[in-house]
Amino acid sequence: MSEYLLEANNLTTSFKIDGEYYPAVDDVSIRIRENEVLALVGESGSGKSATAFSLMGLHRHARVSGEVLFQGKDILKNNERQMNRIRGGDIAMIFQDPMTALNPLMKIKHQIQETLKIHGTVRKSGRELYTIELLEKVGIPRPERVAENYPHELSGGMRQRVVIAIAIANRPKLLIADEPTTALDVTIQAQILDLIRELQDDLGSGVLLITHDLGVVAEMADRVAVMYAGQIVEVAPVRELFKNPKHPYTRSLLNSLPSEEQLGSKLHVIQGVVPALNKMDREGCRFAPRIPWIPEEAHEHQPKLREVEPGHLVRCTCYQDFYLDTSMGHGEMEKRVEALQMEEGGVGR
Ligand SMILES: Nc1ncnc2c1ncn2[C@@H]1O[C@H](COP(=O)(O)OP(=O)(O)OP(=O)(O)O)[C@@H](O)[C@H]1O
Repeated sequence: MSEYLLEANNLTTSFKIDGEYYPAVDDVSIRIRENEVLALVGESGSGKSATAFSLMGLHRHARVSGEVLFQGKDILKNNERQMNRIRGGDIAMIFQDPMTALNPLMKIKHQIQETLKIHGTVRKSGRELYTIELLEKVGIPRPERVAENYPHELSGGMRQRVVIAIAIANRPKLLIADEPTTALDVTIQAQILDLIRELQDDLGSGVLLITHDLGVVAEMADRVAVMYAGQIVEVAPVRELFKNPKHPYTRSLLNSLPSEEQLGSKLHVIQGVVPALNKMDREGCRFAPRIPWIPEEAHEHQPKLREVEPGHLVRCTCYQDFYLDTSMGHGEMEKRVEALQMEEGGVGR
């Protein structure tokens, strides 16, 4: 038996655009242990959600290849009936917007009881009581009353608590949370994150946490996988990633967080965007166009993820370039780069 709860190997998901297939998830391999939180981070369009949906077998119109071993069994080979048994059962998902996850026409208690019925977790006679217990567990005050409510009668934070109650109802072994707090107020965000962490501890589940928010990563993750343009570019334990980021993309993401000295000054933003699937140059380092000051020879032709320190993997040799000296603090890299650009007569960024 594998030491991993989930092991995705060479997962590739391609979408059809103007009659051709383009990979949004490109040869992605990730592993999650029981009781571990793996954060998948990256900008909008980097392929995080497409990865999550592929793991759950939710891409009907895409071309998906590779394997997704869940408890040692390749679930990509499952038929729809088998997947329906796993979804909401052993693997549960929490989405960004609780309103889309809930049925607006059904009382909260019926939505919870429906998942209990589908997965046969609790007998009919015990479902009413278990529903109230679940609502209590996710911190909903006066659960008896809320059980009788419809989703629109609750606040955003309460709705997300209900979504979490549904997600944990069948004691999932793996929880996939796709930007679970993005739609919520900051104070509520922290409460929801605490709740997910608490429940995860309690259930011993593995968690795939998708976010673009490095603050959330710092608070929640055990390990981090950084995704850019459909590929994983760096993987490391969370402390190591924050202390010793290697890939220029990871460094740019971290540079976009304010440090204490930068408070009140302008924040660094990464110039450019993740290219569209059908406009992407798939040769060489995909981040190269956004760091034009790094000489071409610093990049690999076909960069592969390789382990540079135990548990720390990086794609492409461009991280070794002296411009990205890892002893430099946040912001220093930018100053150095700007100075270089001035010297060289200004390279367009
Ligand atoms: N069903 C689809 N058909 C065609 N292209 C798609 C489809 N779903 C996603 N894409 C494309 O795949 C790429 C990755 O999208 P994805 O939603 O996975 O990114 P993301 O990192 O989750 O971003 P966000 O944080 O904005 O959700 C994007 O270029 C997106 O336009």
